Amino acid sequence: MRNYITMKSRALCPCCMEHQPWQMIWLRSCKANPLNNEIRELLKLLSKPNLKALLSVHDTVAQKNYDPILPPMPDNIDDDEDSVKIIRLVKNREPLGATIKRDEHTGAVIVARIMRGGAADRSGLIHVGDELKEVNGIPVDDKKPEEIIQILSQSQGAITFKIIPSVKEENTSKEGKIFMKALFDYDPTDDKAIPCKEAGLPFMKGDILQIMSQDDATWWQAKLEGDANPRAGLIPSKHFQERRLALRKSDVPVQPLKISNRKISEEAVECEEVECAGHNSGGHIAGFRRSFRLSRKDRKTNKTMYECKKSDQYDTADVPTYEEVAKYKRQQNEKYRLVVLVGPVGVGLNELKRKLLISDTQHYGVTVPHTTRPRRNQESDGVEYTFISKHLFETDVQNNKFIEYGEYKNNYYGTSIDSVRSVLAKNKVCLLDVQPHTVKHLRTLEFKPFVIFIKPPSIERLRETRKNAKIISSKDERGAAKPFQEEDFQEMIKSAQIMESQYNHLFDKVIVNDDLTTAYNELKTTFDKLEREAFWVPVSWVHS
Ligand SMILES: Nc1ncnc2c1ncn2[C@@H]1O[C@H](COP(=O)(O)OP(=O)(O)OP(=O)(O)O)[C@@H](O)[C@H]1O
Repeated sequence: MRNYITMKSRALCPCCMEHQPWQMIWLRSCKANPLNNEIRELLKLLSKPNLKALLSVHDTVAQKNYDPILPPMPDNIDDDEDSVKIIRLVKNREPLGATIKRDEHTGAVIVARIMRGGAADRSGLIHVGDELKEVNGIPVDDKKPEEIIQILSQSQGAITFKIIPSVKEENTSKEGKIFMKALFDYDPTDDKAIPCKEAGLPFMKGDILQIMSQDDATWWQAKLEGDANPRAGLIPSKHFQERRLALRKSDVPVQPLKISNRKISEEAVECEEVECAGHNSGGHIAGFRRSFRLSRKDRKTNKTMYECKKSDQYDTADVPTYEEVAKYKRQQNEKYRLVVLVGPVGVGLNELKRKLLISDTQHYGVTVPHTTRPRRNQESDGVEYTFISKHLFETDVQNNKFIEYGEYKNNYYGTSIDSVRSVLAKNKVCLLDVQPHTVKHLRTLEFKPFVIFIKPPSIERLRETRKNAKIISSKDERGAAKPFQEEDFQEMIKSAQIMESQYNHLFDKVIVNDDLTTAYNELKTTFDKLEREAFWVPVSWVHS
């Protein structure tokens, strides 16, 4: 009985094994052996009329042939035309999901592309490279692709194709297993290079794309992750998109890549688809510091930021196209992911960090910065700052030990990579605020940073909410923080816009700091999720 059920579930189609004789054999074998309770129970169940009826229906269904009835083979087929295939597809409202083109050399009409998961693909009967000979009995050799599309659009119900199958084997081993995060917005209707706009897949920056086929070097096939529609759409390949983005600046028109295993590039038959388818309140927290973020005021006060050595690990910020990603969930025994906060000067990064820290000092931590300025009486080494000599600081800079560093009143200040490690080693969530261009250097397997962009609200809301607030990085003559001015708000908004346009592909989360409590709660919720749920991260952080 078990074998029978297993066999049936594997086959997934009714197979004729008439229940009557089978039941007889089984009953006979049961009688030969002593009956235990289970067998008795089963016998009782099998003799129930409803089960008998079910088995009888099964046998009736299994005896029928549900394959489509094909028209008889034409008599006048040449002997050398032995590889011809007649295919019948039933057309519903769904597009067939295939494109055709004319082969430049032979003049034959061939299937250029099969969209993964589309009707043609699911049928398993049509393949890339198949030569189309007839549609509904009408020869297509002398027809233009537009005329063929016309024939198809006028057909209702079943459509019969006569094709000569291609011999090419398709590589399907990695299909659907690759996921890419889109680092740009894409609208196929705006893309002059796409072979068929209707077959294109629009997407937004940040969307996760499931790559269904990379057979074509220029046009991949993809689906939006989690989308129930099985049919894939065309998207520019990473290489092609990088080339045209890189060349766009120089205004050189980019041709789609030539594909070596194809006789003709598809632009020759463009669009020939078969069917188109408040800081001041709290006490001092050890290690809490002013950030090194630059502003107008920094220039006034001689504060200078230096960019640390470029990392060669990751550079998609320069030509953002796609990044291969995989799902990652932190395991109990693993270190916490580094939390990187980014935002314009005065937006409230320190305030939010401070609130998080005082909410749970055991769980959250911040780095202790390095400085070359002399230690003051009330300060302790390793608490407010790690005090080091100018010579040692410069050596550490040379050795790439700083994430960021800057100069203020002839002294260096910097955040070392080791200071981040030391917070993480204490099994704490490390909160780090950096300039956005530094983020790419932190995107390593070791830190697996989760980047949160703190965004200012509208200027009207800034005026309202920051009426009594002071901008810490703007000091008066006596060194006290000054109230926000209109120009501070304007600069905050402008700087946020620049950050967002240049770096938003690196942001995992955007939080608008309008009402402080709301922003703080959103931050807390994000942290809770980070500890509980799986997130998309660069594939190299998962399969190292
Ligand atoms: N949502 C908010 N509503 C009202 N005031 C706020 C809000 N967020 C921050 N503030 C106040 O704005 C001021 C600047 O905040 P904070 O120092 O945290 O900004 P920052 O981004 O760290 O700036 P900087 O780069 O200058 O250090 C502080 O007085 C803070 O209390």
